Amino acid sequence: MRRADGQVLLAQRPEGKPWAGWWEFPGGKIEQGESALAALKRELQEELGIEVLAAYPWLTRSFDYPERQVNLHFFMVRDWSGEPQGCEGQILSWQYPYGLNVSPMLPANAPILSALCLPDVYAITNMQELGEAVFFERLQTALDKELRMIQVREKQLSEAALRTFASKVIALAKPYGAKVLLNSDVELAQALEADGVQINSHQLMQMQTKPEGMIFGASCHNELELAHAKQLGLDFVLLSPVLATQSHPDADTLGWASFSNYLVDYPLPVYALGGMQQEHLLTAWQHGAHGIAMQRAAWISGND
Ligand SMILES: Nc1nc2c([nH]c(=O)n2[C@@H]2O[C@H](COP(=O)(O)OP(=O)(O)OP(=O)(O)O)[C@@H](O)[C@H]2O)c(=O)[nH]1
Repeated sequence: MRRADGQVLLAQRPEGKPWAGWWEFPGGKIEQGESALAALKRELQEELGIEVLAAYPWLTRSFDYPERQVNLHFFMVRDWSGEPQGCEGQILSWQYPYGLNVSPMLPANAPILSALCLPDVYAITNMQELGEAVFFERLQTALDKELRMIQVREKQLSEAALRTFASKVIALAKPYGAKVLLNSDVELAQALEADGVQINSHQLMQMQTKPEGMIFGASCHNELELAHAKQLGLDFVLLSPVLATQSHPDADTLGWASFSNYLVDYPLPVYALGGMQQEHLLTAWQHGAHGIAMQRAAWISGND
């Protein structure tokens, strides 16, 4: 369950259950013949006394505990009625995913917490179209309005100009705690102490292991690429183009139905990319996305 302020609800497993004392996301086992969503609704009613009003499929991960393998279907519950209570004697706590002050968390949940630290909206720079002065104005406005992840992608720039531009984006973003990822260039990202790198699908397919110490997101367009990103355990992927987009006018679009088919049982957070506007966020969630990524639409001001 996630509140609008970003806090998520955690529960401490009560005495008598395996892993008693460990913290988890409320939920429980799927019964025979039940869908994962129906099980979630039943469990949250039984454990917390709430009625789920809006839950979106999010990530599916399997994990090997010493005693058994579990297949965990995580949903993002964004609306409910009632105030959650520990109906089974469990202690509850609302927590910011990036600053937990309860522990220990169930071992399977570490990647889930990392995924929860990724914001809903991922903006890709568009200095090429806007010009530098307007772009930095818009970036400042967007940061003030809670933009928290930015990809620097300006393929027209020389190496030196890109370095200057990226440094400026990082300097502006840092005080807000906004993450900055550089498109394709691992070395430059390391040199500038960026938060991470957005690798293209070609780099993805060449990569054997995920480098440590930075966020790695990959751009994917098909099942093979998604499978490789999963195998590498990357932090997230962009799946595109979902809708028609000006930047790749000839590319075949996926459409929402096949976008969501690709994400069935997928373990990594996925941003929908291609023709996205702010108002597509809900549709993206409904189709299994973590969030949306936008280039042009991320920088629209009231005057456009
Ligand atoms: N609810 C929940 N279970 C999790 C999480 N992470 C995780 O590894 N699990 C594992 O998923 C399984 C969930 O089963 P459960 O014991 O909570 O199921 P339940 O509420 O139906 O309890 P029961 O044992 O009384 O039938 C456990 O093996 C648990 O360790 C999590 O965040 N939330």
